[in-house]
Amino acid sequence: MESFDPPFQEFYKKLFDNHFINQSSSKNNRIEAFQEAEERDEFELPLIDLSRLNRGGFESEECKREIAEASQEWGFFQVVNHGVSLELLERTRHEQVKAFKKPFREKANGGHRDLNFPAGSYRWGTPSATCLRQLAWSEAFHVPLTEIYTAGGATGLSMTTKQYATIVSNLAEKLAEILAEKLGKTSDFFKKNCVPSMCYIRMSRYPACPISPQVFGLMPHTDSDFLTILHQDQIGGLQLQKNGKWIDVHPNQETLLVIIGDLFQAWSNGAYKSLEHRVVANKQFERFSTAYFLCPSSETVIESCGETSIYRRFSFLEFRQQVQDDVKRFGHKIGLSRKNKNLKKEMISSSASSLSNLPPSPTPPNPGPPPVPKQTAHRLPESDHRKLNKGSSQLIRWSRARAIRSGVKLDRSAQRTLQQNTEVVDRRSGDGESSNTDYSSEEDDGCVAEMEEAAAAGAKQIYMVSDGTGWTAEHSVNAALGQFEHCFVDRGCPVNTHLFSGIEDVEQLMEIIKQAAREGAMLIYTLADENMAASARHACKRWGVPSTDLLSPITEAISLHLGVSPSGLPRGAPGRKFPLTEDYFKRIDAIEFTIKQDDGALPANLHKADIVLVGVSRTGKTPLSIYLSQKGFKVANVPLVMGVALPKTLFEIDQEKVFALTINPVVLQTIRRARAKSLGFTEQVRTNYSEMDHVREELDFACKIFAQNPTWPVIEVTGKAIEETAVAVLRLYQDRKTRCSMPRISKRY
Ligand SMILES: O=C(O)CCC(=O)C(=O)O
Ligand SMILES: [Fe+2]
Repeated sequence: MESFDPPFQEFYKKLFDNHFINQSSSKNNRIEAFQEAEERDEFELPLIDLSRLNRGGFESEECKREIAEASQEWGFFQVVNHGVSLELLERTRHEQVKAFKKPFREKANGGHRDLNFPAGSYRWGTPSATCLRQLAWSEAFHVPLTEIYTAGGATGLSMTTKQYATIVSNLAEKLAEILAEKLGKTSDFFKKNCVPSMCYIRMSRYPACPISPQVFGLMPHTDSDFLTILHQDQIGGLQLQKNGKWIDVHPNQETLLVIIGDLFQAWSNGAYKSLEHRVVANKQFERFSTAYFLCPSSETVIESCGETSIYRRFSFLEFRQQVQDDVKRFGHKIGLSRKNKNLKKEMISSSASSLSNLPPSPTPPNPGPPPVPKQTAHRLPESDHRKLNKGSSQLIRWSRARAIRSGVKLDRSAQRTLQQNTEVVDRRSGDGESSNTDYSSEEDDGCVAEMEEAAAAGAKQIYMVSDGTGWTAEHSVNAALGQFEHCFVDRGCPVNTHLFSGIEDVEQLMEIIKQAAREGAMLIYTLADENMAASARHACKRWGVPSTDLLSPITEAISLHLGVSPSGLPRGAPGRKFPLTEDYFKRIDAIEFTIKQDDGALPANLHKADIVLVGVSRTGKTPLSIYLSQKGFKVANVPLVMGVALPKTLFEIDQEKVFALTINPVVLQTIRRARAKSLGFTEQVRTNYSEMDHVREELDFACKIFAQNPTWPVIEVTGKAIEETAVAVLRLYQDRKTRCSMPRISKRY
């Protein structure tokens, strides 16, 4: 297939592969496409001339009546003389087309310079899609009114969008007031509750799609707002469902479309209809549309009027969360047809078409208010669950850990209960169709959903990818993160790191980068294989993932210096096995030796040690020994205890191997107190061990011994990490070995 912008087939390659494999063995898609063509009907939507509203009296009342009637009967109508001039409509469209013409990378990398769109306003495809039918073949800028109003720039997109948004937002409020008035409700409800930070404009582009209608421009959905005002270009493709049939909404450049959303349906107690609609992508031509969504603040309570309200009261926040949960759990929005007592006890199916068997609503479930945290419900199809590659299972493991770290509760039992409830409810709703809740791998599914929640918890994600152990990436990232401790968790900038090690094939790599794109993560990689590194580089660029290649620059520089090409083999690769194996066994020997020699054991063996550490209790001798042993050094440690003679062998061995450790008495006392408490020492022992006089006495004793042995360097461990003390020890060790005057740690390769 040719390449598209945005890169649908690359990013959703698996969905395409699965689809076309399945398609060759089934006729379903052709049949479906045929049925859709058959079922479509020609209707003329109500067309309402709004100029009559200004004329007052009978004409105005008549106009209001038509608006209410169309909302009841259709939930969808067209308006003319709406206040937006044809010239402004054309100008806005022209600027919008220009914005979408920007390279994908520029759009994906956050916002758009001309309009100062905030990062995250650009959306494309459907990250939660598990099959082609759930993939939206479209891209969009999703911008809250507040951003539009405050955007700088007096020309181009910024200016026209501001002008357009100002007029349609007034129009939306006015229409809502009329609809409220016709219900006998207070009409200032919208002025009070619909805030500019929640209302937003969504500019969409539907690229030509050669495999339409196998993939939708936008899946069937209802809008989750009060009402939507839409302007579509001349291409067509918008359809609405009426009486179980899909109807084409013919384009008309001069009209605006008004679409009643779920909130109005609930608020009007079912009087006004929130109709399902979708966009069928055109095979040859791209299509553009601009939608304005009238949304209330999160805490606004939607309460039906009337004596017997069909819906229980709920806040917009609750509704959005339920929609997001449903998309996550079922792959699609359930909306008002949900009867789940957990949230909407009485939300009944308001139309013949329950949404329970439909593909998901677009991303975000339309319309998700602008600041909705990115909650992409990425659910792998069953077949993919079975095929989870290393990268994917790591993703899941990490997501679990991350969810915990981010404070997201892993309440699987609750999830199960909710799922069961919903299933029962769906069956009772009597649509008789499967609700697509076939979770063959609920464990995994839950995890992926949690991962999204964790991402939404606001932490920044850093992915580390390696075709080896990942040690280098992990340590480099840790070192760099050390520079940002001042802004971490408690200071509003939490960071989660995730290591994917042993990533050896491109497919795994692509999966991870896609996930990084979905999560807005950055990628740091050490890929010895040049091709893998290049693939990572390209994919990150393509999908707007910020990335750093740790290994290539340094490998290239060394290669240039040595005049030799790198092998391209990751650590542990078969071609590198021999030298590694030797190194490995050396390390194992060292570790074994060090463990046996801990805490003064086997003094007869001291001569076999590379390094001997001497110090009082709790100066970190054991962890330092183990750390050094992992680097291949045989280490013995000897405790200094008052009244206990040091082993004779300590003074017989090469004295340049001995290193003394010392620590600040106050710090030592604190460590010892904690230690004594955790070990449950008696008061008497505790006092001896950790009281200041005793601590000082012991350190003086150590000092004297150190003074008597001036060859032993005394290393201060106070406030040092094990790694730092190790560096100090190794530097001296190596310098002594090589008699070098430059302080350095040398290793021969
Ligand atoms: O682009 C269109 O025609 C429809 C857009 C839409 O339904 C939506 O964004 O919710
Ligand atoms: Fe919509």
